[in-house]
Amino acid sequence: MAFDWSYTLGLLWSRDFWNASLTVVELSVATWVIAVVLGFFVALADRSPNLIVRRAAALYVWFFRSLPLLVLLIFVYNLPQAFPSTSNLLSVPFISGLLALVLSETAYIAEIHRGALVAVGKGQYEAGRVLGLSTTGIQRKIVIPQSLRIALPALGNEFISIVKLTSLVSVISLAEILLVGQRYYTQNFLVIETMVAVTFYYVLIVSVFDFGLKALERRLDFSRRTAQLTSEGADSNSAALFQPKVSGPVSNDAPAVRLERGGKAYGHHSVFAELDLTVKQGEVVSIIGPSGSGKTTLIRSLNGLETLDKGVVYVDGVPFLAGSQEVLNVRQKREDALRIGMVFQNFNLFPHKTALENVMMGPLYHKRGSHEEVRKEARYQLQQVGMLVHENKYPHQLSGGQQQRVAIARALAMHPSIMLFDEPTSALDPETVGEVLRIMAALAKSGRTMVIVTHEMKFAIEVSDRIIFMEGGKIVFDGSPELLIEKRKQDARLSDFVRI
Ligand SMILES: Nc1ncnc2c1ncn2[C@@H]1O[C@H](COP(=O)(O)OP(=O)(O)OP(=O)(O)O)[C@@H](O)[C@H]1O
Repeated sequence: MAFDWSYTLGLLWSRDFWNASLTVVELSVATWVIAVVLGFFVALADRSPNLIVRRAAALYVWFFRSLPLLVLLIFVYNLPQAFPSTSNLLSVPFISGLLALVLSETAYIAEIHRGALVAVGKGQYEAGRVLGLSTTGIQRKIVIPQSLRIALPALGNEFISIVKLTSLVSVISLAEILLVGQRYYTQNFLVIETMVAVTFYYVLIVSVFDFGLKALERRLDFSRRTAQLTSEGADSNSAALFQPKVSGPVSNDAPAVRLERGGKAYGHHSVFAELDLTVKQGEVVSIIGPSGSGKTTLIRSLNGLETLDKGVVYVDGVPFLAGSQEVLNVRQKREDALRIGMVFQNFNLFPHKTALENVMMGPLYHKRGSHEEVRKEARYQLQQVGMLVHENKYPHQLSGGQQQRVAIARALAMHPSIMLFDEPTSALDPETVGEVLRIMAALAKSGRTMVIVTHEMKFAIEVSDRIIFMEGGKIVFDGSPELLIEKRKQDARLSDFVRI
């Protein structure tokens, strides 16, 4: 029997098929959108600190990924037999089909989101925290935009799977494309001709959405974005003329930051115990010492990125953080945290934001002025670190040294009274170390309170008022650079370590 082309071509204009295609599109889009949103919450639940929430999320994913969709569809559609009150809703095939698809797809999509959330590094959360963003602020401004971009190719792929899975909904009599086709060929037995038309409609839907999703992917892919250099001239001059409202020196005589009897252990490994550290207003203190001596843990304990087990941190004389075993009831307010700026070893710039947007993020979030005021000040800060010319570039378009300079501007834009630097040049190429150290030296000269963990011995000696040498979680030297140079002549350990 010859293939009946005119019949197949006729089906391409069939009202039944176009209506069925519309049903497939509606069902697929509704399933995808709902499952993308619910799946995100399941993925967040999977990372919750609460064990019960974590277990519940894992159970959901395990159960609905194990259950065949066909079984779920028949189960949901027939649920009214056991629960008659659901019959109004679930006897509508579109609604039962949507419910079954959402239950199943949420489990798969949660796994996609989980992978994307893991891919957004811990440093991004920490950068958000030191800018004083709330947990939801961090999710909204930093994590979701990045994880969506990472997840989008897989989410797009899942949409295509959903379109194809809708054909299973024919078992509960939803007039989707396959069911319409079946109705045709059971009357005329032109199975192949009808299935060619069915194929056409599925391929058409998938192709149109695939094209749209790819375009969206390209739009969200900040690594493809290009940037233009700011032209030197009037534009840069306006940044130079800008005068920031710098928070004045703190009027009390209290130390800028003080740690009292600090203790921190990871499991059974004690990093430091009963440690005291005081940094005066305007003082520049460098912390040096061998690898593993606890320098990073100490500096991160000062702003709460590491939770102390014991001890109290005072900022400007006011209790700011208390160790988890401390009886003292200190409630940390996010505003207090803003008095401490931090620069990380790995910069932790937000990759989906330009240099300028990175600097504007904190002040805009905290409503430190109108958008224009915040922008002006951000440009001023970028100019101070010699990065105004690169204001429109994304982090991936900048060298390590340039990224670190933007990170310094980002911290300064919050007007902190103390700046913490955690090995700010360790991740840099030797050629770019100098440009960051020069900016830091200028900051030190301007009277800013700074605590710097560093391996740059020459720099530490040149810019610091005090140098602390840590070993095995203990402060074994605390004094001026001159005293350190003097002492190392008699102390073999110091002379081993302090080589200028
Ligand atoms: N998250 C963690 N879990 C378990 N142990 C940790 C953790 N972070 C640090 N440590 C341990 O705590 C000790 C101090 O680490 P820390 O990073 O503070 O040292 P450091 O002096 O800054 O070293 P480096 O100069 O190499 O950065 C090390 O023994 C390290 O292995």
